[in-house]
Amino acid sequence: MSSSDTNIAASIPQEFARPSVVRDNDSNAEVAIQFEHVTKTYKLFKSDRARFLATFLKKVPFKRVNANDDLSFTIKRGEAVAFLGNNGAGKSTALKIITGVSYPTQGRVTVHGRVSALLELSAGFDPQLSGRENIAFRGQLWGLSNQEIKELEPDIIEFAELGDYIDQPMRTYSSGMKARLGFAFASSIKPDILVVDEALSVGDRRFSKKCLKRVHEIMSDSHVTVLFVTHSSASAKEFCKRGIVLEHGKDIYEGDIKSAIEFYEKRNS
Ligand SMILES: Nc1ncnc2c1ncn2[C@@H]1O[C@H](COP(=O)(O)OP(=O)(O)OP(=O)(O)O)[C@@H](O)[C@H]1O
Repeated sequence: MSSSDTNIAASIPQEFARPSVVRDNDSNAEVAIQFEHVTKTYKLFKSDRARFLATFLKKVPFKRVNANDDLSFTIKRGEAVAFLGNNGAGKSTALKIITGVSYPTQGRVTVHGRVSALLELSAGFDPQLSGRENIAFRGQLWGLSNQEIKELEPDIIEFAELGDYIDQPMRTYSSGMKARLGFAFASSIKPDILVVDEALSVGDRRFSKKCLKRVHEIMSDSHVTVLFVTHSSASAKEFCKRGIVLEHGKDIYEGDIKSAIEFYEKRNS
């Protein structure tokens, strides 16, 4: 164990030193998301070659970056919470852990309910399959029945506005078209937890506006738990009741949205 590992381990209770993620589809649980002493550490190597060598050799030097650092918070079912923080504060890292794209290095994460993420929308499609086939494939991965997929398909196709391309292999799609299908799917499946990065831009200006409108519709449903990452105080105030301010991977403030924004703006003035 390096000295920096020892420092992290010494600062958190021993029971959280081993990472664990608990995930289920319980949409009635009072708590939707809980982070307990979560640390996510990335290793920075001098080059890709050094990273590769490190898989065989122990002595290859690297630096550590704690993107989330002993981070703890609880989000209750139906809450709409904004994550505020400057570039590099650790917002996306926390969201990726919640969506299951990334894993904590230490600490415990609990997620109750099905998560849909409006992030990295073009990822995960099979380029050889058509848009329609990819909808079915993604629906199955999400645990939807064939009947549920059948019912959702027309809405997804209509929203994505892909015309005849819906039956063409996705390798023929532009990046905007892939993102449009990704957004249409992620926003149609009625999640328990919706994770939104407002900076997300999908397609052209007109389509982006249409997406934002749909996000706002979902966010106004009081049963959906929403995690919203934004640099805009106005949007945060409009849609969220509570704010969590992150800095250098740590939770430095939690409170009602008005006070969280005031804290964040003062910190940056
Ligand atoms: N895959 C990675 N490898 C190495 N470092 C990473 C990786 N992903 C994130 N980081 C680092 O972790 C820190 C937190 O990044 P993160 O993307 O979570 O910040 P953020 O608050 O979402 O920033 P932004 O507002 O710019 O999107 C940054 O220092 C970033 O450089």
